[in-house]
Amino acid sequence: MDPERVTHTGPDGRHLLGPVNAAKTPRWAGVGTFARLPRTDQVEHTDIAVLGIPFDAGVSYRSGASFGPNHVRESSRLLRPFNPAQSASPFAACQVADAGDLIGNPFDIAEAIESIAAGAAELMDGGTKMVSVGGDHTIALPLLRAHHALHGPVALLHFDAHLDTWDTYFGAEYTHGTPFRRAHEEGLIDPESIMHVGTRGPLYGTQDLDDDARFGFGIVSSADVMRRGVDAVVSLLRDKVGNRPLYVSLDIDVLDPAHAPGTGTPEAGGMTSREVLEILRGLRGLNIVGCDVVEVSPAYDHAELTGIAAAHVVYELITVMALGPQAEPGGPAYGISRNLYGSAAED
Ligand SMILES: N=C(N)NCCCC(=O)O
Ligand SMILES: [Zn+2]
Ligand SMILES: [Zn+2]
Repeated sequence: MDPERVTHTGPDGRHLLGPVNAAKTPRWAGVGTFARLPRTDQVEHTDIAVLGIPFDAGVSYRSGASFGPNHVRESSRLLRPFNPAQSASPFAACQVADAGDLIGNPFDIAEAIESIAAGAAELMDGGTKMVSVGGDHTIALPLLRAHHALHGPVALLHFDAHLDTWDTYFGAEYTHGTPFRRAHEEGLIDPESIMHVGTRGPLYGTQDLDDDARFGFGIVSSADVMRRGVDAVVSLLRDKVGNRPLYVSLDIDVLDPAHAPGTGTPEAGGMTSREVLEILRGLRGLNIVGCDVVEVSPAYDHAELTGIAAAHVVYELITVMALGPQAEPGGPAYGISRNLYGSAAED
């Protein structure tokens, strides 16, 4: 049976189908979609799709990120439709829907990459933007290929404990530790506007950093975020990206394992979920053309900590995309002075 949904007339007069009404159907009921939104096949046109990509054959340590998309869906049942940090109702601004899962052959990484790129291209063909939920970080490469085909070389903000610009593992080129080196080699990303955020942890050697810098990446480490603060980091990232088409790739291990234990290659000393969410809010008004949130591995999660963090990350990304590049920067996300719920002092 189809439960009662929140509905809206969108800014352009279109009828928009929202989430299941939580005041009428309890949150735990019904088959899960992201934020209890409709499926793409229940709406006429989807502006922003949440797409699961349950593929984890590219991992170098713990596996299980194939179970990520449905875990994030389950952990998103409590999300509410109004985002006070941005004073925005993303599901009333445009049609957001769950596109289900895109499958990659778990026994053939090269074939999986091809089919993920093709599936993403097909979904975007009708003008839909995507927030993909992985899956391991291997999937960023085919997603970048699909976005490059539409936009040319994109700016990239890569939130991750890891550089993921390594070359090969066991001779394999396509793994979760190598997508951004391949993306650089293929000319998918704009070397003038690519940044890692939240980087930390041991490397194999100094060559890792030399290679990474040669590809054009800047680094804001997790310690930089702690020392310089969220607002300084946001303004640095905004300067770097400008008005270029921007792809955001967020590995949930950018969060400290205390905030996101359910992941495959955890590293101590990470960012808090508050820091990450605030930085994402600070991207308001940038031209985000696509995003992924990857590496949620539920077998290592506890009490849905990681799933909930990922669900909120997806929600903030959807909000910034729904507000679009015409949104005024410096909205409520900008710090304490114009704070949540519009209550704080001017000074
Ligand atoms: N993309 C993620 N999550 N991890 C990459 C780790 C690569 C390594 O094993 O050194
Ligand atoms: Zn990582
Ligand atoms: Zn990664």
